[in-house]
Amino acid sequence: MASKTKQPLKSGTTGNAKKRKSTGPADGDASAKKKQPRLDSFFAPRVELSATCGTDKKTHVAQLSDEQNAVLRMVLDDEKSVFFTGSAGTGKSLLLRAIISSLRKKYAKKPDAVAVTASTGMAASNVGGMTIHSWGAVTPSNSDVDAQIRCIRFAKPALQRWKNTKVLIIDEVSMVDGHLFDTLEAIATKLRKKTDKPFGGLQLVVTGDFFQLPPVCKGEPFFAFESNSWTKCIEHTINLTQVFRQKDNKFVDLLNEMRYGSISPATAQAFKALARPIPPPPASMPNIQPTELFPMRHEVTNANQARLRALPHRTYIFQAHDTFPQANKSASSARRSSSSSSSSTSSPASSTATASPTSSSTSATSVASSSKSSALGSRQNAQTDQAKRRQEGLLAGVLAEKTLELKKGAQVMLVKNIDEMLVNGCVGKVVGFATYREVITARNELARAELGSAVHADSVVTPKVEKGKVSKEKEKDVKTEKAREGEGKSDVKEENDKKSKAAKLVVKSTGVIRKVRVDPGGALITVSTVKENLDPSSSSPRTTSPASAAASSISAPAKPCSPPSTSTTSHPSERDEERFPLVEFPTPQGGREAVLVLRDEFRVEDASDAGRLLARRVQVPLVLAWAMSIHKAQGQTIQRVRVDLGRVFEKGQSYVALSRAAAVEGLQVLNFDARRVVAHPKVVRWSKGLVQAGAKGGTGAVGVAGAATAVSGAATAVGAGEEAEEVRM
Ligand SMILES: Nc1ncnc2c1ncn2[C@@H]1O[C@H](COP(=O)(O)OP(=O)(O)OP(=O)(O)O)[C@@H](O)[C@H]1O
Repeated sequence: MASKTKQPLKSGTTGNAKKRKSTGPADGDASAKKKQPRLDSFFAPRVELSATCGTDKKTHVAQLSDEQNAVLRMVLDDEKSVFFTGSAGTGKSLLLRAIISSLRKKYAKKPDAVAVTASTGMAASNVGGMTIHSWGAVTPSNSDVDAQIRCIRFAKPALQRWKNTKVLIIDEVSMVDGHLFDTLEAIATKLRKKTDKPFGGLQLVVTGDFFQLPPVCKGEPFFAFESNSWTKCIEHTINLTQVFRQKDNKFVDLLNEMRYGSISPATAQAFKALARPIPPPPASMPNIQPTELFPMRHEVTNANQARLRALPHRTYIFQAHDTFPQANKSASSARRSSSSSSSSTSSPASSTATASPTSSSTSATSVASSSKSSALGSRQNAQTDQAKRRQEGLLAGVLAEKTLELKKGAQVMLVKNIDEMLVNGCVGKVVGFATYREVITARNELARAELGSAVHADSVVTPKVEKGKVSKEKEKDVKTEKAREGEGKSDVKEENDKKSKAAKLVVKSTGVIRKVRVDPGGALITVSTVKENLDPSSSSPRTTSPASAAASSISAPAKPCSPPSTSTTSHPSERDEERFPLVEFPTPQGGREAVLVLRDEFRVEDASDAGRLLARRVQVPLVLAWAMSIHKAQGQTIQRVRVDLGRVFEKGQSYVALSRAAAVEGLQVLNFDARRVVAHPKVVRWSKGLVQAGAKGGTGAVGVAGAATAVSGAATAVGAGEEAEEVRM
C-alpha cells in the first residue's frame, strides 16, 4: 500500500480563476453529473511504469490513482488550466506522461496542439519536450515583451507554435523564474490576440514541487507562483497526496518534515542513524555500489574518477561528436580545429571519434594547441578560444559527457529514455565492449545453432559495413530511436531485412541492442569462431550445417571484446566500427540483461531563434554512476543511494537528494545537519496560503476527491482493469 503524506497542504484543489470561460463544467460532483460521460472517462488509464529500471518485480503498468485520474479528466474533458503538485514521489511525472499521451491522442489530427516543455534541458529531455524558453523563442532575462515579440515574428516556427498550440505543458515549474512566466503570459496574450483570456487562451498544464530546486539565479529566487499572472492563469491547484516512491509511512513522514525544513530532534536522530552502511545489492548484480549524490559537480567528478582509476582494465574513450549548425564562421573554424585534434582515430566518413582503448595519458587531447594555431598567430588563437568557449557553453547543460571514459567494471547510468525498461536513471555495469556487427553476428550464430536446419540461409542477417555514408543514416536513426519500443532500430531493420530477404545490414552506431548474450566475463556468446563469418565484405549469407553448429561450443567471439593494442594500428574494418559498451542492467524479474549501448543524439536549441538547432552532441548516453549531482538526480527514483549532505548550499537540495531513495533501507546519509535542511520561507508561506484558499473556496479538496471517487466507483462497477485504457509512453 502506498502511504499518505502527512502535510499541511491538503489534498485537493483550489479554484483560482473564475473569470475564465471554460468549455467544461465546474468542479466536483456537480461537474460529473452535468457532463455527458464518455466511455473512457469511466476507466482509470494505465501507465507504463518507468524510472525504476526493473525494480518493480510485479508489473510495468500502473493504474492511475483516483486523484491522478481526477486531474487527468480535469485536463482532458474539462479543459482546465491546472497546476498539480505534491511531495516527491507522488507520481507527478507519471501523471504528466499519462496526460501527454492522452492529449496527443485527443489532438491526433493537430500535432501542433500539444506543446511539451520544462524549465531545464534535463527536465525537458525527461518528458521528451523542449525548454520553455526554446519553445517560446524567448530570452529568459529579457522582460521587454515587444522586443521579444519582434524577434518571434521573424522566427516563423516559433510564431506558429505560439499560434497553433492549444495546450502548453510546463514540467519542473519550481525552476521557472517568475519574471519569465509573466513575460510568457504577456507574449501569449499579445501574439494570440485573445487579450480577454489568460495566457491568450492557452490551456496550461503545469507541474512541479516548489519545495524542490528553485530557479537558478543570483540572489533571491522569484518563483513562478509569485508572478503577477500565476493566479489568473492557473484555474486549479491540485495537491497529490499519495506517495508511490516510498512504501514506508515512517520514511514518508521523515521526508515530509525535511520538505518543510522543520526537523524535530527525533527526526534528526533518525536521519543521523542512517549513516550506517546499506545492505548489499541484489544477488543478480552483486557489484553495484550505491549511487552517491553530491551537491557540487567537482565532488561528483572526483568520486567517479577515483573509482574508475582503481579498475585494472583498459580505458575506452568516447569522444562526443559535436556539431554547431548555427555557428558563425570563426566558430566553425574553431570546431574544425577542435574535431581535428580531438581524436587520433577519427575517420573521414564520420567525424565521430572511434572508441579506442588507450591509456589516460594518451587520451588527453589539447584542442587549442594545434600546429595551425601557432602559424596563424595569437589573434587567431584568441578568436578560436573564444569560439570554442561559446560552443562549450552551449553544450554545458547536456547530460552526455564531451569525453566519456569507461572501463570494464564501471558503474554507469543511462541518461536517455530508450524504452519502458531502459530509462533515464537506470544504473548498470559495463561488462565488455563490442561493435554492433559483432553483436549481430554473435546473435546470428546462436540463432543458427538454436534453430538448426529449420533456419533458411536467407533468414540470417549478414552484416555489411556501409562506409562513407554515416551522418544521414545516423541522424535518421537518432530521431526515430525514441519512437521505437523494445529493441533499437538496428533490430527493427534486421527484422525488416529478414522479411524482405534482402539479408543486408548496415552497421549502426546509434541506438541500443537489447538482450545481448554474454558470458560471465563479458564476452559475446556465439557458437562459432570461424573467421570468415565475420568478414564484412561477405556478400552471401553463410549456411551452417546443423551438425557443425551443434558441435560448436559456446565460446568467445572470433573478434574478442578485448581491444586491439592501439587504435592507430587497428585493422581497417575496426576503424570503421566503433566498439560500444556492453552494459548489464537489472531486470524486473530480478535477473540482469546485457545491452549494447550505441550513440544517441542530444540537442541544444536556440532560445531566441525559433528553437532552431544550435548544437548537437552525438554520444553514448551513459555517465559514470558511482556518483552524481543532486541536480541531475532530481526527478529520479534510485534504489540504493548514499547522500553526503556536508556541502549542501541550496534550499530544497537535501530534500531532493534524500527523497530519491525508494526505501530507507537503500539510503545512507552522511554529514546530516538539521540546520542545513531549509525550505524556502516564501514557499512555506505560499503553501499555507493554499490550504486556506482551499478551505475558504469549499470546492477544493472535496470537489476533486468527489469527482475522483465518482470516476473510480463507476470503473469498479463495470470492471475496471479489464478494459482500462492503457497509456503507453
Ligand atoms: N499510480 C501509480 N501506481 C503505481 N506506481 C506509481 C503510480 N504513480 C507513480 N508511481 C511510481 O512512483 C514513483 C515516483 O513517481 P514519479 O517519479 O512520477 O513521482 P514525482 O512526483 O514526479 O516525484 P519527484 O517530484 O521526486 O520527481 C515512480 O517509480 C512511479 O513509477
